Amino acid sequence: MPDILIAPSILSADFAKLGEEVCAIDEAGADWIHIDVMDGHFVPNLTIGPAVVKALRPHTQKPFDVHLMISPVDPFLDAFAESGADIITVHPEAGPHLHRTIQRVKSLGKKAGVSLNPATPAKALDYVLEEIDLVLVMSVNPGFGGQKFIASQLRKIEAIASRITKENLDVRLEVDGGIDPATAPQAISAGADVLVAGTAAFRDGPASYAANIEALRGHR
Ligand SMILES: O=C(CO)[C@@H](O)[C@H](O)COP(=O)(O)O
Ligand SMILES: [Fe+2]
Repeated sequence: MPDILIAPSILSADFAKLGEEVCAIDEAGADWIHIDVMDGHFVPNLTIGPAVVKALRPHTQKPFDVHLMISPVDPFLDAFAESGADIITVHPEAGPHLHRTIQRVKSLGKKAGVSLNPATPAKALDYVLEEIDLVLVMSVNPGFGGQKFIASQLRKIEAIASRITKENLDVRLEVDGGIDPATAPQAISAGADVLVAGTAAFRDGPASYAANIEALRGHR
């Protein structure tokens, strides 16, 4: 089984101190930094653009796991690649040609991810799973932190994990939304190997970040 990676979502960080927050969560043991990009159109919230990603880049060497919740997504791939993203994840509904979008991300030298909304079936990965580096299963409807974990997504994680194993693919399986020390073990048992956590990672301020991350790994 691969190591479990923890990807804190800076959506739950203090936006007035974003650089310091990224340093603090890095030092606390984050494996990746998850950056939620929202456009007020694909999802009902507005967050971060490429200028902010670029400004944060010097604050850590950890991979930037950029979750694009924007539509159309294609016009912004180059800007996020140039801003310092390492992994660029898109939703199948965010453009007309998912395979072309993935090819573009890879041609920019970045790892490509595909994210499935709670109502999007695993079948949406047909014909692209072997092309990508990451599947992101949304365990809440995208748009906001602090929502309740949708347990039906565990079945989807199981189905995708068994497909990855059966096809012997080098694909990470990430879960995002409502992950805390109670839901993390369920997601891991189902086959997730990257856990995104906003609320649970950033709770109680910087002095608690290391313990928060260890609790997600199941070490507390
Ligand atoms: O993509 C999203 C929300 O759309 C997530 O990455 C959230 O930021 C996770 O927040 P918590 O549910 O962990 O508070
Ligand atoms: Fe996310």
